[in-house]
Amino acid sequence: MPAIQTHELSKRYGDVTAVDRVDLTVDEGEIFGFLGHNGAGKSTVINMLLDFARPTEGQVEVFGMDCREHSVAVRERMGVLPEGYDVYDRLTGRQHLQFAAESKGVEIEPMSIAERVGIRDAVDRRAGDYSKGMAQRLVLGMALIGDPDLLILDEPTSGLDPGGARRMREIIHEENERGATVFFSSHILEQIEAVCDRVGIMHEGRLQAVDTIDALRESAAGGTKLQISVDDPSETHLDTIEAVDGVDSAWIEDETFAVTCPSDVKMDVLVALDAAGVDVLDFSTEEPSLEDLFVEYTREGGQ
Ligand SMILES: Nc1ncnc2c1ncn2[C@@H]1O[C@H](COP(=O)(O)OP(=O)(O)OP(=O)(O)O)[C@@H](O)[C@H]1O
Repeated sequence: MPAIQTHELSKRYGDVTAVDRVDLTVDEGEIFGFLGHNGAGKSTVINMLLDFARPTEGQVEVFGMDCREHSVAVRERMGVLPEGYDVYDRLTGRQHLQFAAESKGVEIEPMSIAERVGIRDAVDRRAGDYSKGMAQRLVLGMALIGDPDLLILDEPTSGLDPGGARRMREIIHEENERGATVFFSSHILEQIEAVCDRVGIMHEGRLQAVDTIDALRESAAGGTKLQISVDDPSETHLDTIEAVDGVDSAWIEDETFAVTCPSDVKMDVLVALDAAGVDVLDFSTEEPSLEDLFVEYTREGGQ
């Protein structure tokens, strides 16, 4: 059973379509990255998962339960780090953790959670005096209480220093190894690439692409860029390259052939040049970065 499933999920605020007919499936046990520019609709999808916002159309289910009809049962299986969560200024970190444990009906050892998220020394200070990053760590600690089956993290690294962001990634892996499904949104590409099994790219309310990063690389137009050094690159041999099945484009650049094509077509290009009697002196390949993919999938009109 999927951990999260949406069907034709839409949310409109007046004239603004925040989420537009999104079909998304997140499998149990995966770490899923939800990527998109500011305003792409990520938080709105998350708010519908949490039943903070009501879908205008479509359905959203968590572990097979409708998020509206079974909101309490759904919340019991979730740990949530919402975007921009405000801590209670006058309560200490420890009191926050205890409060979260009580509302989940579980016993906890606050110190061990504080230690895990890196606020051990501050656990008895008022959360109102915490820095932004410390507050973020505290809210993460609250989300981990009760070993949730699904962790929803909305921009979890915002406000964290590099050490905090690294610890966040470690915790995501630890939780996933324990069996939790992790769904987290970010516009920080490196964060997503470092931890996710699959990513979904949101753009202007639409889910533009869902796949592993490797598969997105394969399917993005222009996939791999191949650079081939030959003695004398000629237009005739450019035609030879362009005639290879799967080649997107080819041109002459700095006395080399530059070719964009899916990864599995690279060898065919080299073989075709060889068959045409061209001496290949050297070649190199360049894979698109996650950033290139992101630009590709979120440019005007999308894919
Ligand atoms: N309560 C609301 N009322 C009106 N418009 C809203 C509301 N919530 C979101 N929107 C609009 O819906 C669109 C999607 O916003 P959303 O917060 O889901 O984006 P996001 O991808 O989470 O962005 P960010 O990365 O900035 O958090 C935006 O145009 C936003 O202005």
